[in-house]
Amino acid sequence: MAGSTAPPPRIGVLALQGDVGDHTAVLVGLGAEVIGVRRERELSSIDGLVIPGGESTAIATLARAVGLIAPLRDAIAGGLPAFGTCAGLILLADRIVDGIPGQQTFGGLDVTVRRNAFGAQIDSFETDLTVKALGPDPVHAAFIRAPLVAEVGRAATALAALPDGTVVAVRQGNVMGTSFHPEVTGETRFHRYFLEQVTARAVTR
Ligand SMILES: NC(=O)CC[C@H](N)C(=O)O
Repeated sequence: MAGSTAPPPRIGVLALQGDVGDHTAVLVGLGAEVIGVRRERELSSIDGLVIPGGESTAIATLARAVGLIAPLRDAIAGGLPAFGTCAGLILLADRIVDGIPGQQTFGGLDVTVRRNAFGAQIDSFETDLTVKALGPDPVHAAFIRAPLVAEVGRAATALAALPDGTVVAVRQGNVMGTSFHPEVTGETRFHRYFLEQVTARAVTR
C-alpha cells in the first residue's frame, strides 16, 4: 500500500515436510515475512499459515509427533488465515476419503477431499483453469498426485473446477485450498489473494 507504514504480514509455512521452499519464495517475492513453523510457540507470532504440498500422511504424522495437531486445529478454527496446496488442501479438509486408517486433518474447510484421485505420480498433469476470483487470465495449474474435492459442504465455496466440473479449489472465509500447486508454475495470484485476506483481517482486528 502506497504510503502505508504497516509492517509486512508475517506468514508461517508449515515446515515439517513438502515444498516449503517453493511457497517461501513466492511469499517473500510478494513482500511477506516468512517463518517456518515446526513448534506450537511459532503459531502465536504469525498472521497467516501456508500448508505446503508434499505427503499429507507424513505431514500429519510429524505434526502429531511435535504436538501440533490440536494447536493448528484451534488456530485455524479461531480465524487464523490458512492456505493449503495439494497435501495442504487435504490437511485443511474436514473430511477425507482414501486416507490411511486414522489419518487426521486440521480441518477448516467444510469439504470432503479424495486423496490421489487422479491416479499415481506418473498421471500428474498440468492444465489451464479459470478462477473468477483471480481475474480473467487463466491459472496454469500443476496437479501432482493430486486430491479432488468430492463434496463441497454448505459453508465452503468452489473457486475453480476442471472442465468436467470436478472442484479443485475452495475457500471458506479465511481458509483456502487448491488441489494443484500454484507455487511451482510461477503463478502468484493465489498467494497474493491469500495475503489480501491476511491483511484485511489484520486491519479489522
Ligand atoms: N503433491 C501433493 O501434495 C500430493 C499429495 C499426496 N498425494 C497426499 O496425499 O498427501
